[in-house]
Amino acid sequence: MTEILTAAQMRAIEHIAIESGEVTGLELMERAGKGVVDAVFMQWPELSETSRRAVVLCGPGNNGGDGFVIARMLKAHGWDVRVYLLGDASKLPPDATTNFLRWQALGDVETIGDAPRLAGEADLYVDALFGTGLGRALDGAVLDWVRDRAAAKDVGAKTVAVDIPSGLCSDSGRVLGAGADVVSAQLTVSFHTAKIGHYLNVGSTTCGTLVVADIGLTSQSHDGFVDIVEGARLPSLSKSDHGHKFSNGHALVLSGGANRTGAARLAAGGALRVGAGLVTLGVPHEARAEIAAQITAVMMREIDDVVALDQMLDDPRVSALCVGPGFGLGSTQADMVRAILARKCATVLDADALTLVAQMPDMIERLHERCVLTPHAGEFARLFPDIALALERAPTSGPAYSKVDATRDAAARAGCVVLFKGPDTVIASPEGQCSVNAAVYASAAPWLATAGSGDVLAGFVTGLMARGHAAKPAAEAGAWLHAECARVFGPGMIAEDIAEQVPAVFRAIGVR
Ligand SMILES: NC(=O)C1=CN([C@@H]2O[C@H](COP(=O)(O)OP(=O)(O)OC[C@H]3O[C@@H](n4cnc5c(N)ncnc54)[C@H](OP(=O)(O)O)[C@@H]3O)[C@@H](O)[C@H]2O)[C@@H](O)CC1
Ligand SMILES: [K+]
Repeated sequence: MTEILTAAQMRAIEHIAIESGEVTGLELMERAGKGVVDAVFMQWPELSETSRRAVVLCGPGNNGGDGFVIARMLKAHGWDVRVYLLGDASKLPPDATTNFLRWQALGDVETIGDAPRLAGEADLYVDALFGTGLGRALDGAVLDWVRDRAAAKDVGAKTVAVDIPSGLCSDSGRVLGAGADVVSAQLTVSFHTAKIGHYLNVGSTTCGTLVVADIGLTSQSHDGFVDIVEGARLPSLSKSDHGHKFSNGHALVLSGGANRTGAARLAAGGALRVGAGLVTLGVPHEARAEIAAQITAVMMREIDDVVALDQMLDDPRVSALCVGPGFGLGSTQADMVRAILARKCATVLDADALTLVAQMPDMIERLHERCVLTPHAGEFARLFPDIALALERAPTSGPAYSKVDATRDAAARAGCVVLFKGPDTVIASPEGQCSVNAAVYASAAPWLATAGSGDVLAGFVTGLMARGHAAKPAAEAGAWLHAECARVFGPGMIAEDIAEQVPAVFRAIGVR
């Protein structure tokens, strides 16, 4: 998996490289500027063909320093470049000062209030105002510029953001301040590795295309780093050539009563598709006929109460459970959730099971490390109201509290894996290990926003746990497969289609 970093982690990596004598800050800044110019010409080849007009906005820190490098390099390409500085040049940090002076030998530096902002005034706007050092909401002349640019609604002029669009918090992907004022870029060029904020919240809708430029820093993996889930790096999902159905696990999915069995059937289908050897739907008596008419490879067993459930769970071959989709919120259902948690087996709790846990204070203490909770934002707020509140409160200073922070805090409190759904799905273990399954940028899967989609995801994770995968890798693989199936199917997809795509997606990543 590829790591994505907070601002502090990025600064630490830079610091270690500079302290070791491997590279100087000035060299890194030069490489960063070159990375941006190269990416601009790659993204818009027409801009490299003739000389053009660029407006470069430089902030008071090293992001501004990158801006001066970019201005110099575009000028060397024969461009007409105008540079605008926010603040006092005498207060720039050392490397930015060096590049400010290098630029001054080539051209003027004007104040930000005078910066052009309309389409006809430049071919390329370079946002080098703030990067990983953004500490508060935009204000003053910068805010005016950002608002004027947004109001212009033009497509003629292109905007490239250096490292991250100004106004966006690089740790959380949230816009600082009560408003939504942030530079809207068509291209964002970050350095060494992407930052967490590129993927969370509005990060991906603000950045345009995201390019990561190599600036020659060596990776230094750390336990606390957040990973991006990638299909090519999932644990092996192939079946053994010598296995039989029981060696691939037996998943039990509990269904609700008559007329609300669809969700559990979707989950059961998902569990079977991802390779569980057997999948059984646990069904109340009243729903037997309805379910029997709808299933083939999925099996069925009548489970009306805790006694019948316990009998089923006495079979040691049942290797994972899914409870919640369409399950119901009555006292029998609550007793069954309690009985399941007492067994300490691999369990996915989704939908109604999450509501039951939220309603009963003793339940959260019964969760254990083999559980996966799969809340969407509403369910998350019911389970962890104080954490959700911290995440909703408009951030006034950076780095802001992020969905990564919230999911880690929730997993630590619950003592189990939490998969917090969304286009920016975050998965965290109680020990703080964390990854993001980002269905954004080229992996966007907007058709996942459809009824029953979450039930299929719960089934995927259950099926993978039934096969013996631990809670966190199962949650990660399930989330990735879910989004990838939807991406491959594309527009028009409904929940029933998701699991149907599993064979194609498996083939594409070499599963056999
Ligand atoms: N790390 C690396 O390896 C590399 C990093 N590189 C580059 O450095 C960038 C990070 O530089 P950075 O740390 O100087 O922070 P940056 O984003 O320029 O801003 C800090 C300044 O802004 C100010 N300020 C903050 N918010 C404000 C607001 N709302 N309104 C007004 N002012 C505000 C803040 O003031 P203060 O809060 O301290 O008063 C401070 O003066 C990084 O994004 C990348 O582009 C590359 O060169 C290559 C290698
Ligand atoms: K920027």
